[in-house]
Amino acid sequence: MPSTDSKDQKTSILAENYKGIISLLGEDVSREGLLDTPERVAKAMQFLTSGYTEDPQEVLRKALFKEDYKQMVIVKDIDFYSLCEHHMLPFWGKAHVAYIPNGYITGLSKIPRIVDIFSRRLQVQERLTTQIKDCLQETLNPLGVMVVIEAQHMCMQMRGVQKQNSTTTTSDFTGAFNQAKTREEFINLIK
Ligand SMILES: Nc1nc2c(ncn2[C@@H]2O[C@H](COP(=O)(O)OP(=O)(O)OP(=O)(O)O)[C@@H](O)[C@H]2O)c(=O)[nH]1
Ligand SMILES: [Zn+2]
Repeated sequence: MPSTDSKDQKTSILAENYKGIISLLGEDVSREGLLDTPERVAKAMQFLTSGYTEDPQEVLRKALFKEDYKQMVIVKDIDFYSLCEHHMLPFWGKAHVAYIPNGYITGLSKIPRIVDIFSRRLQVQERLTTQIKDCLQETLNPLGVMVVIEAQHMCMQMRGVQKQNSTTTTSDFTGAFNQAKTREEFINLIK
């Protein structure tokens, strides 16, 4: 099938490139332990960037339910793994997402699903935060959305500044969350 062919082709081109990279890094790519490594890395990296081929709005739209609930809905402690666009090293942590419905709710599992889609791209934490917020706002048209992300960046731990214990927190919001009291309610509930 053409789609399989092109996926296999992409994997083999990526693997060929990784072979060159591993060799340039000083390794013997013909030693036994490394024989399949270029292909494994090719597949792993395609998984870690699989968010480019998925449409997060479509995921939300598939599970929109008319409902009159007007209070805050919070899905907290959503684990995510992403890659920083500067070093292509992992950053990971937890996303907390809240929205206040305006006639429609979405399937709860769809919120972690859109976090995964935006995470599996080359990212900066700030943009990841804003993209999740925008996606919910544009698709659900709720009274407000707020997203808080707490993360650790491998590029600040394994290399560079080498700070093992620092975490970065980002947040973004719309609508009702412009009110400090609404933000406080959310922050208190995710503590
Ligand atoms: N704002 C932001 N910066 C990030 C994120 N991930 C990595 N960075 C930063 O991207 C910056 C890139 O800075 P450069 O000076 O070009 O790169 P560098 O020489 O490798 O910098 P150091 O990491 O300080 O060694 C670094 O300060 C990283 O900490 C992120 O999600 N958001
Ligand atoms: Zn980085």
